[in-house]
Amino acid sequence: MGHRAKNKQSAPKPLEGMPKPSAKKLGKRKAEVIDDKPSGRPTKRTKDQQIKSNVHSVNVKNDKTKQKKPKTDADAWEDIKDDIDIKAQTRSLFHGSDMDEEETFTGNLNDIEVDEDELLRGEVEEFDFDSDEVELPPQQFSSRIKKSKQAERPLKIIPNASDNSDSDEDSDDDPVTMANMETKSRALEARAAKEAQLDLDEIQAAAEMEDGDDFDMEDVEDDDENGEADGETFNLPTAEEREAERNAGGPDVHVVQRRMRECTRVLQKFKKRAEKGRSRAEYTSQLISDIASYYGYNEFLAEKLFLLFPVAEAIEFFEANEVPRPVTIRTNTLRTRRRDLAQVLINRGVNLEPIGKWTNVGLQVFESSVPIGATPEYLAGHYMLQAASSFLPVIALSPQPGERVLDMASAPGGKTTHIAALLQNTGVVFANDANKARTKSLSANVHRLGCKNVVVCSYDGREFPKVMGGFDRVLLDAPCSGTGVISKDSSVKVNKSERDFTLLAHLQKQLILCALDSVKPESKSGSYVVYSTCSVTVDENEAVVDYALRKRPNVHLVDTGIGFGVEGYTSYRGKVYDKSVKLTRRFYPHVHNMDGFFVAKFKVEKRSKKMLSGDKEQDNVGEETVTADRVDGDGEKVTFDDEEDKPYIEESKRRYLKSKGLRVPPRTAAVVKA
Ligand SMILES: C[S@@+](CC[C@H](N)C(=O)[O-])C[C@H]1O[C@@H](n2cnc3c(N)ncnc32)[C@H](O)[C@@H]1O
Repeated sequence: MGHRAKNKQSAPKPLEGMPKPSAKKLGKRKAEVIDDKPSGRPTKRTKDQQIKSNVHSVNVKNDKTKQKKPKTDADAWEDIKDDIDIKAQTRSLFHGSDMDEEETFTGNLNDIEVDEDELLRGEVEEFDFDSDEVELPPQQFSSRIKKSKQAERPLKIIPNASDNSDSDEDSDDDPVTMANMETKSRALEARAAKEAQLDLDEIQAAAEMEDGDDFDMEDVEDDDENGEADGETFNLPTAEEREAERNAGGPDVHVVQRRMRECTRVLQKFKKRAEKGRSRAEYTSQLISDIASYYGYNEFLAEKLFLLFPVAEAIEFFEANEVPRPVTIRTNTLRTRRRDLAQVLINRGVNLEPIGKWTNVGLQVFESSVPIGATPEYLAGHYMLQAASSFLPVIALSPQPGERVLDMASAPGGKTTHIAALLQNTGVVFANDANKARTKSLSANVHRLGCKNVVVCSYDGREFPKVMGGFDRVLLDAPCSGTGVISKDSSVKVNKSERDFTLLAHLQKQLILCALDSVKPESKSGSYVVYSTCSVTVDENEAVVDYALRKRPNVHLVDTGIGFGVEGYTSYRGKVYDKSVKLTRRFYPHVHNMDGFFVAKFKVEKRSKKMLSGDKEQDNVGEETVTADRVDGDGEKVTFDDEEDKPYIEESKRRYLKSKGLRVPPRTAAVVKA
């Protein structure tokens, strides 16, 4: 069995209220673009169209004719709480960029020393950040979008046989006249749309076929196969042919498309469809290389992302990264109610609807005749422009009024302000970010949204809990590679190397231990830590979570409470993670029509003797907890070794004393050694 089959996840469950956007739908979107006909609701919008109606767009005319009222679905509004405190007064406004964007890691990765000892001692290193790195308003953001081959390709990813055949009906040979020009052009558009649809149907069908299959499909019955899906023979290029192709400046886009289709087809039923004498690795290598060139990735990242999914699903993932995600806003319940906000925005010419049943504050904006980032309501802090995926970690954190919360990496404050709203301006949120420049937009957002319970600070997260500890809940929305937000920032496609992932994972591991140590295990209402990233790689997600579970025997994973999402990997490419890691959740652009995201929720317990012997108290009724049978990366059960833990306990006591301003004893030899 191939290693990819081993790691294949079960089919993602359809999301209630947010149906899985199939490849078919993505195809439809394409078709609509070609068609350019006004439809009831624009489900597909190009990046340019979307950006036009997005934040800070000053050139959008107030064209009331554009206004499209959404059909009012009474049910969709039922989940709005009527008893929310409304504070509609407009406060003094802060100017500047306040877009909530997932910030991928911007520090100097060379500053992270990969030193396991250092990690455990938790000594904080100086960390350089590019002080100019502030979140960009969308116009600037769009200018960063790198054009891939996708931009110049025909409007379909994998063409079918009809692409190369001369169809009678298109009568391409007829001369183009003024009289037939429009008809001809419409016919061409319709054909392209139809073909795009057919191709994507094909991928979808392939994906469905693959569900339930082991990927090497040794025992799959094959009825109609002779290795030539479209009547034309496909020969996988040899190493020499590939070399010659490279020397000639790379393959033609149509050649790449055809090869992608053929390699996908072969890899799905390798034994039946592969050319004699050619290995699976050869097909995979060709496909990855073609994906990289077609979508504009470096080969390293193309492979890393490709390996996350079964073949056909991988193509869907790459394709979804070429499509912008929906524009969404989060109602600021400190200032207004969703229903009221929606009404005001509809009156201004914004076409919107509730995002789905899973959130009672989110609205999806389909079209707007006003700049959605510059309306009076926006400036008055009635809403935050925020990707739907960014709601998820805060839903998981579920802060309760009166609590003390740490948002460890918080700028520009999308999640901080959400937390403040859920706390109903009670308790306190310490909003920290190591990048001082970014705390400016964080403060601006905090003020604009009327959050009165937020303290902004700027420390390296690894200084916690030395700076301050004893929190009821901690959110670590970690700096990451941004492989989940490629549709927003395509520079990720080419600027990440293997070393970046190693260093980022190391930083994330350091931060997560500090986050866990900053929580008060005896909190009456909390003792939770949420770890999230806008990345889909396993190194930055499950591997970090598993590491934390191994290093902190007093913590365990609990259900995120989000209600949808794909289970985290419990094994991946030969590595075995704690089986409780399945409680973490992955979110994907091609499955959930959201940015790629990862969320894990930990419960922190007191370190008692009883727990150390594996018999933990079940004081968290109502939550699914998995505590026993922890397995480490080598497949061995992890036992808790008092001797081994001693230095960590001692170090944490030192931190505690220091945080209380008490005299700290010198480190013992055991601690220094650890
Ligand atoms: C994904 S962004 C956070 C987005 C934010 N939570 C929001 O919702 O608006 C990650 C943040 O981590 C910050 N960061 C990077 N390294 C850090 C460190 N060592 N300690 C604290 N923050 C750090 C970056 O400056 C960046 O703002």
